[in-house]
Amino acid sequence: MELREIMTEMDFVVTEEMSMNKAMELMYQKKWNLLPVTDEKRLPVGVFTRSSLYRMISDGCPLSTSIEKYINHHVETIEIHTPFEQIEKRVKSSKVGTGVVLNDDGTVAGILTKTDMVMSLFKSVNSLQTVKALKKTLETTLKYAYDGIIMADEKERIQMVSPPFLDLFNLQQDELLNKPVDKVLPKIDLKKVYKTQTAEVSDMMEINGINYIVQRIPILEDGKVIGAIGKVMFRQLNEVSELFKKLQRAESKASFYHQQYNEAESARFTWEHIWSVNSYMEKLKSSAAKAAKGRSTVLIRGESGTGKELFAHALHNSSARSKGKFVIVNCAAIPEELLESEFFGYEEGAFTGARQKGKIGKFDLANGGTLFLDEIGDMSVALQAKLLRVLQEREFYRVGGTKKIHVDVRIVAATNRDLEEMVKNGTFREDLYYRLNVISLQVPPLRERREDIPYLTQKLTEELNKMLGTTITGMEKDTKEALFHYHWPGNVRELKNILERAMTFAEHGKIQLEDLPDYMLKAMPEKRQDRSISLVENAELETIKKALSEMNGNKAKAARMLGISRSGLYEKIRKYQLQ
Ligand SMILES: Nc1ncnc2c1ncn2[C@@H]1O[C@H](COP(=O)(O)OP(=O)(O)OP(=O)(O)O)[C@@H](O)[C@H]1O
Repeated sequence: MELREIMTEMDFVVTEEMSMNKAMELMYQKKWNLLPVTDEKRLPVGVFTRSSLYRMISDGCPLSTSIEKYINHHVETIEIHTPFEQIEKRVKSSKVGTGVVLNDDGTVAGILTKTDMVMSLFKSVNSLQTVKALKKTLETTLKYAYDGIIMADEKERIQMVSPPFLDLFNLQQDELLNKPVDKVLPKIDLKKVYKTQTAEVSDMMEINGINYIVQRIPILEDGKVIGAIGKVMFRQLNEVSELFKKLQRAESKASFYHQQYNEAESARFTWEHIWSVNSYMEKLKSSAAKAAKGRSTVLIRGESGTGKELFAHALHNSSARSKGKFVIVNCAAIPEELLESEFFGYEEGAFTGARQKGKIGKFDLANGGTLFLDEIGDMSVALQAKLLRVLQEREFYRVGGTKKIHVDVRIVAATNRDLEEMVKNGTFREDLYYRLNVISLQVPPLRERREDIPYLTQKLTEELNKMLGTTITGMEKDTKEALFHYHWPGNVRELKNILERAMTFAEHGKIQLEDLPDYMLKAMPEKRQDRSISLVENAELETIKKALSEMNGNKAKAARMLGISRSGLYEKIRKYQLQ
C-alpha cells in the first residue's frame, strides 16, 4: 500500500503570516488538529496545533493576530515513499498523533494521523483470519488513535476497543470484549451495518457534555459482512467547532449584552443545581427548601465560593414568589454614596446634574419577588439603619421623594463575615442582625465535605465540556488525589476555576497533574507511606477530628455538626481508634 493512499492530502497553504482567525477556520473546516506551516516554497517550518490555538486564546490575542509566535518548530515528518512496514513501526512508537508527509523534494504533501493508519489497516483486511492476525498491531496503534474505535466480528461480538472509546463512555475493556455489541452498546447501533452492508454516519449525540458522531463501517468479504467498525469522532467535533463558534460569539458585543439582559433579574438555579453527596448539605438543602415556603428573612452564611448565591437562587425559585423578580445587590461592590439610590431609587431632579428622569430602586424592582443582599456585612452603619427601617415598616421614601412607597419584598442575605464579632465591635447593628438572622443557613467549606470533591469534579467537568467545547473524559489518578487533598480556600468557585483552566490546557483526553496550577502542586502533601486507609477514609477521619476539636470533644454536638447519628459517630471513633 502506498502512503499517498492513506494520508490526507493538503490542498491549501498555511504560512507564518496567517491570522489566528483563518487558521481556526481551516481547522474547523478540515477537521484537522494540526496545520503544517510552510514557507513560500512549501517547505515545512513548523506546525500550528490545537494547543497553539488555545495558547493564543488564553493570551487574549485578537483574531487578526498572526500565528507566527505560536508555531511549534518541532515537526514529525515521514517521506512519501517510506515502505508501509516502516510507517507502521513509526506510528506505533511515535508519541504524536499526526505526522507531516513530505514529497521527494521536501515539500509538504499532507498529513498522516494515527486514525488514518488504523483505517488503512482495516482496508487491507480481507479475511477474518487476517483480522485476528492484525489484532496485535492494531491494538498498539489503537492505543494512540485520537478517535474512539470499536470493532466487532461476524457474530457481532466486540473484538477490540480503543482507550479513547473507553474513556468517553466510562467503561472498562472487560465490560465490552466478546459481548454482543447491540446489547452492551445499543446507542452505537453497529448492528445496522450487518444488515445494510453500507457505511453511514449517525446524527449528533451527546454524553457527559461531549458531542459525538458515530461512523459505522462494515467489513465485507465476498459480499458478506465479516465484521464492523464503529468510529466515534468527538475530539475534533467539540474542540474545534465549539471553540470556533465561541470565539465568533465573543467577538459580537451584541450577543454579550443580550445575554446580560437575559440573566438579569431572574433566578436561574434550583436545588438540583446544588451538587453534593454530603449528608449535611442534603439536610441543609431540605431545610432551606422548607424555609423557602415561608416569608421569613433568610441569612446564608459561609466562606466565599461555597455556593451561597446558588442557595439564594434556589430559595427564590422554590418559593411562592418564584414568578416575581429575583434581584441581586452586591453590597460590597456598589460605592457607598450610590448604595442608597441603588436601594431606594430617586425622584426626578433629586440631585443637581442627576439624570432628568427618576430611577427605580432595587426594592421597587423586587416588589412581589426576592431581594438578595449579597455581602451584607460590608454595608455601612448608616445604610444599615435605613435598611432596618424598610425591613420593619416595609415602606420607604425615594431619594429626594416625599411619597411613601409600600413594598412586598422577601429578603435573603448572605455574608462570609463574622457578624457576631462585628456586632461586638460596633460595625454591624445588633437590631439589624436579629432582623436578618431569623433563619440562618451555614454552608460548610469544601474541605469539610471532601466527598463532594470527586462528585463536583465530575459534574463540573460535564458542565464545562459543554461550555468550553472540550472533550475531557476524566483525570489521572494522581490528579484526582491532588484535588482531593488540597485545602480549597476558595471552595467550589476555586475548584471550578482550576478545572476550567486545566481543561483548556489539557493536551490529552484526561486532565493530568501538569495541567494543575503550580501553587496547588506546591501545596500537595508528601505521599503517605501508610496506604492502609483509603483517601475517602482519610478525609472522613480528618473531618471527624476537626468536628470533635471544634466541639471541644462533645460527641453529641460533633455528630450533629457532621450530620450523622451519635451511634454512627461512636462507630467511626472505634474504627479509627480515636480517643
Ligand atoms: N454545590 C454546588 N454545586 C454546583 N456548583 C456550585 C456549588 N457550589 C458552588 N458552585 C459554583 O461555584 C461558584 C461560586 O458559587 P457562589 O457564587 O454561589 O458562592 P458564594 O458563596 O455566593 O461566593 P461569594 O461569597 O464569594 O459571593 C459558582 O459558579 C457556583 O455555580
